[in-house]
Amino acid sequence: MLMSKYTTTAAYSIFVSVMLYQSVAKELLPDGVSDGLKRYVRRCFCYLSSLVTTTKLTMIIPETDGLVKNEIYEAADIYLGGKINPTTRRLRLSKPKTEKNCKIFMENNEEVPYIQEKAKSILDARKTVKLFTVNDDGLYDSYSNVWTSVKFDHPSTFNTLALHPELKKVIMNDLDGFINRKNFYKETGRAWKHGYLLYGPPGTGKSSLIAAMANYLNFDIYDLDLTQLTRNPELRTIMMSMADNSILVVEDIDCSIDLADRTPSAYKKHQVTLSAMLNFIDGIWSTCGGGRIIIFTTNHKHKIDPALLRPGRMDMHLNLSYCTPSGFKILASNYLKVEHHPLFDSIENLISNVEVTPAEVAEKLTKNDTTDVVVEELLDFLEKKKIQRDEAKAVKKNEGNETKDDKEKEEKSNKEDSNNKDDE
Ligand SMILES: Nc1ncnc2c1ncn2[C@@H]1O[C@H](COP(=O)(O)OP(=O)(O)OP(=O)(O)O)[C@@H](O)[C@H]1O
Repeated sequence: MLMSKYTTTAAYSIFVSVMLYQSVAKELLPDGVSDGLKRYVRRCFCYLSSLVTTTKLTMIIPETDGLVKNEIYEAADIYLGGKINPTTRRLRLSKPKTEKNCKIFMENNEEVPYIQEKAKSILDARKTVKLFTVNDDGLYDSYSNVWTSVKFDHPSTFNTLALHPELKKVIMNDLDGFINRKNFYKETGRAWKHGYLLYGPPGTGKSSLIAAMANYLNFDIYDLDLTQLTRNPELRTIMMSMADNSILVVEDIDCSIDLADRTPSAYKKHQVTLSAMLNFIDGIWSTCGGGRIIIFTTNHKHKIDPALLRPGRMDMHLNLSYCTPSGFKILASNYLKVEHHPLFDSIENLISNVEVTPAEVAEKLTKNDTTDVVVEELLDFLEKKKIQRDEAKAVKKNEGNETKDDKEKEEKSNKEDSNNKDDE
């Protein structure tokens, strides 16, 4: 049995060549057969045997099975990557009658499920979260080339997120529940997928939360910019070529797709439709084995197509909002490494009264290395914000009063007009 591994530019398959050995039973011929005939039959067996022993069977483990990824290929690639060297020569292929599937044994009786488990533990041990983006050229190439990745080094975790502790707990429990219910999804015939809609003003931590989720689950992120795509089939290719245990992120969904227009138009440059996206999520992903999470983000929830907000579509809607006093404490602890400061009370009081994003606070906290300087500058910044807010309120009130005055004047003049008419 011979094994070799061939690499091509786009993809490679692992070829396992198996030499089939066949022994010829010498004493199969019944008594009573003439010695001449016995000799002839034995000669035939010997001839056939010599043919068979030189026959090679090539077993190909393709990279994809039709349109979906072949798990055995991936597992074998990972596992054998560390095992196969020029001295590796033997694999054994067998399928006992009682078994449904055939088994591949390494020389020391290691079989496919073992390879898959081993591959998973090798991957887990060396896993670094990766960030994938669409490779424009790869869209028209093979499935393995659609995404291109870099190491994802975002430091955000649930500890560093300026979010209410209760909300963090809810999100983490939800993620755990999703991961632990693999069998439930299988038994109920549902796609093992989960959806989140994150909404809130810019700088409130939507991307940071996605990074925290990826780091928490050790899932890769697939960042999809829908404006890159022109046709629904591209979207299908993209979604099919994602790996299991991953997060698909579509940011600013209200800007990247013509959500109201669900039918592609021949005149439009971008013809990716929301209905196609939703169908692919429900359809294609139900044929995939692994846990898939999809996250949509928007700064304007009210602009989102109701189809996306329908119950059962996105499992959780999470509102990321302005900084709170407890959020500030987390940021101060992360950036300044301090829990207390004489100015913290004033800062927290102001934070409760003005709209300031965690991004703005974080930016102020990283401006200087000296805690006192940073804290004073933040306080100053918040006081200015409060003054601006009060001024804006006053202007609004005046505008409201003016409108009210104008209305009253108009009503008065209308009344006078009608009185005059009556007099006439
Ligand atoms: N809730 C938060 N907790 C911790 N850091 C935050 C939070 N929100 C914002 N930040 C800080 O502000 C930066 C920008 O925030 P982020 O990109 O997560 O906001 P966003 O809501 O995704 O913004 P946009 O809508 O503009 O994409 C982050 O890198 C982080 O440093």
